[in-house]
Amino acid sequence: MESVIVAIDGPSGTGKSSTSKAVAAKLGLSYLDTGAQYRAITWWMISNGVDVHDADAVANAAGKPVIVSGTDPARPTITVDGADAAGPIRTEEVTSKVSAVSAVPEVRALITELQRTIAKDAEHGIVVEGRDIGTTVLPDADLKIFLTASPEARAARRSGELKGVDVHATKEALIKRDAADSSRKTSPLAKAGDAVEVDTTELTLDQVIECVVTLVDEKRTAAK
Ligand SMILES: Nc1ncnc2c1ncn2[C@@H]1O[C@H](COP(=O)(O)OP(=O)(O)O)[C@@H](O)[C@H]1O
Ligand SMILES: Nc1ccn([C@H]2C[C@H](O)[C@@H](COP(=O)(O)OP(=O)(O)O)O2)c(=O)n1
Repeated sequence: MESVIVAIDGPSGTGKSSTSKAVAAKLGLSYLDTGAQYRAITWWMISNGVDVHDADAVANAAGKPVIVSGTDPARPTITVDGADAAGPIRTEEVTSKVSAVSAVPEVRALITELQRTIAKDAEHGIVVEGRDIGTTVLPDADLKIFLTASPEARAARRSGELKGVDVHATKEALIKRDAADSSRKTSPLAKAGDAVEVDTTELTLDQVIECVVTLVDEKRTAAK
């Protein structure tokens, strides 16, 4: 297998970003954080006064921002209309509004197209992480992983990142966002039938990375 495409999906705080970046770096692959793209379009909507709960308004504006993702796992970047968006897309406001924007079918169609182009252009292959990569964006991926973890573990990891934030409030917000992402009509968060499920609750990050690297190696050996 010359180049390899790995899809990593799962709810928030299961370790998708950390695992995907490390696996891509170890194997010399590109890396794409699709959540960052949905956050970027959400940030643009907020900055341009579009009501994120007005699906028609969001759909009409969806084609306006130019979103560019840098796919080096050692230094992933994201810009919107040329401006660095890495900081502003992580605010509480964007986090609370991203599920509404990413549920709009026109938004998903545009971002999905962008993701497929990036994956196709990745010379040595790519690790793409998100919610619908194995089911919708790249259904022919060489390897599909679905990460899970208990809500308690996920909330503890997230509140560890956002210093001083209450674990209980973080857990409630995570559960609410997962429910919205899993119940939307257009390509909801879901495990693909042929994905390998890895429960990371009791695993260290290094163990999860090792597990995914081993699965990629097995696929490559089988394809020889
Ligand atoms: N297996 C793990 N054990 C402990 N902490 C982890 C594990 N995987 C990820 N983390 C930590 O949890 C936080 C959220 O991980 P992240 O990769 O951003 O998750 P996701 O992309 O699924 O939301 C990060 O601070 C990361 O270092
Ligand atoms: N492939 C994807 C990736 C993310 N999304 C949406 C749904 C998620 O709540 C948001 C943000 O995703 P992101 O991976 O940044 O979220 P967390 O790192 O888990 O906080 O984007 C999506 O609809 N489809």
